[in-house]
Amino acid sequence: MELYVDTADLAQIREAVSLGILDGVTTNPSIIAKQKRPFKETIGSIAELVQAPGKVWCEVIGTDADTMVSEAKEMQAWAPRVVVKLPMGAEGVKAASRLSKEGIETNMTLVYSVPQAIIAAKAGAAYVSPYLGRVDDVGWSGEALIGDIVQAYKDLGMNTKVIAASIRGPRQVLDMFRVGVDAVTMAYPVLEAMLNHPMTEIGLNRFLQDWKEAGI
Ligand SMILES: O=P(O)(O)OC[C@H]1O[C@](O)(CO)[C@@H](O)[C@@H]1O
Repeated sequence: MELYVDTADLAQIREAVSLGILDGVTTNPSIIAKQKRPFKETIGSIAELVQAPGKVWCEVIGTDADTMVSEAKEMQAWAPRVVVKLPMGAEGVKAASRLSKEGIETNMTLVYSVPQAIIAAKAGAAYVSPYLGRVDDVGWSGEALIGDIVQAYKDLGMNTKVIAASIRGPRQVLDMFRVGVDAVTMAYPVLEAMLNHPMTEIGLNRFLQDWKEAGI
């Protein structure tokens, strides 16, 4: 089970990495844009914080396959263990096919259907990212979609890993493991919410209080 934090905020990444449970950091153009720093520099700073064998996910901006392939190769040189994210669609699929033949690991993102997930796997994508929260936002079931993708890969013997993206809360993380995803990525507050429970806090406070009162 792989667990990623979905942010380019260095303070959050530092904190998440210090837990020692992280498999890497995922980003997308919206997340990078929030940092208001050059793309390459931001990825370099993230990569410095992510310990081996952790991955750094970096999405192309180009809209045609040739540009995507050259961006992907450039990004690979920015830092070690960069996984290139490509948008679903004909151009992204062409780029994934070419890159996977050259042994470059890719993640097909913006996946919203089982047929798209099958095409991505056929193109040799190492991962697909279906968007749980955004599917739920428009009144469909993200959980059903992702469960169907996992099942289709099993039925067809496809090795592409499913990383559930756009996760909004800890409960959804559990739903995702129940349907059998390989990986989840979540914003830092969701990771924090997974760590905490009010009963843990109450219990710890009581232990400390009892210890203090005993005066031993
Ligand atoms: O719906 P949200 O919370 O913006 O999440 C979008 C998701 O898209 C991704 O780009 C998919 O990999 C992740 O970075 C993120 O989990």
